[in-house]
Amino acid sequence: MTEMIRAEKLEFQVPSRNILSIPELVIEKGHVYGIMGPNGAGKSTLLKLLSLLEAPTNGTIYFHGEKVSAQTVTLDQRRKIAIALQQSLLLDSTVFQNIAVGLKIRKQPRKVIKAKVFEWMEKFNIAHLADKHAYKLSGGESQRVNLARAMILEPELLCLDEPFSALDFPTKMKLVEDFKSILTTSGTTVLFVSHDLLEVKSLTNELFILMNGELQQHGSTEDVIANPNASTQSFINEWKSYLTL
Ligand SMILES: Nc1ncnc2c1ncn2[C@@H]1O[C@H](COP(=O)(O)OP(=O)(O)OP(=O)(O)O)[C@@H](O)[C@H]1O
Repeated sequence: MTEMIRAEKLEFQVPSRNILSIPELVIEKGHVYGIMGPNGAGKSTLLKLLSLLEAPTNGTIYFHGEKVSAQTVTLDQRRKIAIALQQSLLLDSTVFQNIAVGLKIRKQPRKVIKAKVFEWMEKFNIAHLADKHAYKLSGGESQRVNLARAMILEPELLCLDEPFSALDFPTKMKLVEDFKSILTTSGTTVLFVSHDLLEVKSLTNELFILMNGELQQHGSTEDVIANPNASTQSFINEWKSYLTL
């Protein structure tokens, strides 16, 4: 397996306390990683550090073996990482224009942009919405546009912070299933922060459990769910008590 990201002695502190402390963490190319843990565990902070949006207080991050930081990241490295958040933050424009914007910034030819936008709208089942104004979309449609807008840039790493949390259950699970099949063909490496073990189980093949800013367990998603350790069992078993997993 190819190592994409390596973080060593990663720490994030604020004046009054330690938010995150992770001795070592490796992200391998092509894997889909879930990041779960209780509220305030440090999941979003970890995602911001690994996506190079924010610099750690201490520690080093390597991207393809090269030392990187939020301050020194090059445009070329930045373009390999895409981020999608819970709020889709779409532009005041049509679905087509929202999905096209990243390629326009990269000065792709108009013909290429049109073909690629239609290709990605088809993949996310939103081609019929091409001319619809983004502000008139449902929550599920908005998240499809949000994900298509990120995926069209063909990032090596896609960082997702609870992108499905505002969706009703059937809408969410349909999008998770569609997105899963897209990821199977794209081979994109994904970091997926979530509060929902069911969507994590559906989408990811590796799982990190973070508690109080520390990584308490990492393994295949199936194995972590089946065999939580002493630190994670209360968190995982609470989920299991509500779901048949
Ligand atoms: N820049 C900051 N300054 C002060 N405190 C911060 C900062 N960033 C994060 N925190 C605190 O660090 C802790 C971890 O926050 P983070 O958002 O990473 O947790 P999380 O696991 O994503 O939480 P949630 O599940 O509630 O979204 C929280 O207590 C938060 O208030």
